[in-house]
Amino acid sequence: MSAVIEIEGLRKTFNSVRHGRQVAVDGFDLTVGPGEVHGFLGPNGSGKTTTLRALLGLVRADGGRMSVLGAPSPTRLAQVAGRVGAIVESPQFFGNFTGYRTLRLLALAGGVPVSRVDEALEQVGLHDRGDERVKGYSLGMKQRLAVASALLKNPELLILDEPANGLDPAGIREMRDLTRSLADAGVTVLISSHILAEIQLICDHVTIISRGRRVASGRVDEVLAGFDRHEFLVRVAEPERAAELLRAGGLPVDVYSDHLVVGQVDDPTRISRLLGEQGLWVRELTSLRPDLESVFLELTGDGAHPEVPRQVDGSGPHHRVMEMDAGVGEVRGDNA
Ligand SMILES: Nc1ncnc2c1ncn2[C@@H]1O[C@H](COP(=O)(O)OP(=O)(O)OP(=O)(O)O)[C@@H](O)[C@H]1O
Repeated sequence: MSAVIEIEGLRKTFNSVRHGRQVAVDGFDLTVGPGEVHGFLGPNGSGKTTTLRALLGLVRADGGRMSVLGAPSPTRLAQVAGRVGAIVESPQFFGNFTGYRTLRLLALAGGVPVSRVDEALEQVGLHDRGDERVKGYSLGMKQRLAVASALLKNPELLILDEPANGLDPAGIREMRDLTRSLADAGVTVLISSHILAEIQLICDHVTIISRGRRVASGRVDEVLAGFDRHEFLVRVAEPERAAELLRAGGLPVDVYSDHLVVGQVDDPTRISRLLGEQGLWVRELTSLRPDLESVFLELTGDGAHPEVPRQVDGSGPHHRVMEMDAGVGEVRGDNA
């Protein structure tokens, strides 16, 4: 099945008197397949919002090709706009309007049946609060109202830019449950965020951007597997002696003040056997599986080389060649 979103080689540079030339997006690629809940991760200023704005025709790209639901963007975006819901720039609501009245107005303006308003409020869990004024809503409720506004047209694709921004843990959880229920209903979701744990909980696919370039993409479990060094944390009496025994057994060992980290462990019983045979009893043996945070920091942190982003999806065992549709849109233009 063809991709829901395809971006190839997107470039965008801003020129401003104050900050000079800012390369926001530098040959960025992104593919989102149907039904995916796709996390779009990157540190502050890495180009996420610029990418989404360019994709939705809110800023003109300098180069690259993009398509949404098979329609070249931005040239043919209007053809599919009714099937796409997006919250990229925080919507401002009238505080004196109720949630219901806000959505009713948007439905009327967008040519959507007003009957959708109740359904959208229900979908985001605001049905009981729809007759309250928006100014009394919490930030989380306002975010959910924003999602409801994007859901009015029953979109096949929902694009959310930093939906958890500024929310407290309860609000984040509500957004997570909402995103999951939308995904269960078959909506393809693209969520940009720098909250890694959140993305790991919600998303099945992820693309990581650093300095305007893609540095990793694929299924979350595959991306993580690419960084798994099969390391185990070991706590044991006589760590120095234990390290010697493990090294003699062919395992690389790093010694820390109160534990060892042993690499290349395919079977952890090898550790307990090597040590137990010499009368050293293991107190703790914990797998150090990478999480999205450690992968993210490795790819985008200070240690990552600024000039040569590591293209994980193009260099590891999960190399995937991006196939482009003939219908992908080409954009060329000056700075917006
Ligand atoms: N309108 C603009 N004018 C000038 N520079 C801009 C403009 N918009 C973005 N930039 C610059 O482009 C770069 C990428 O910004 P962008 O907002 O896309 O990043 P981001 O990943 O969304 O960051 P954040 O997570 O902080 O929202 C930054 O250096 C930013 O300062």
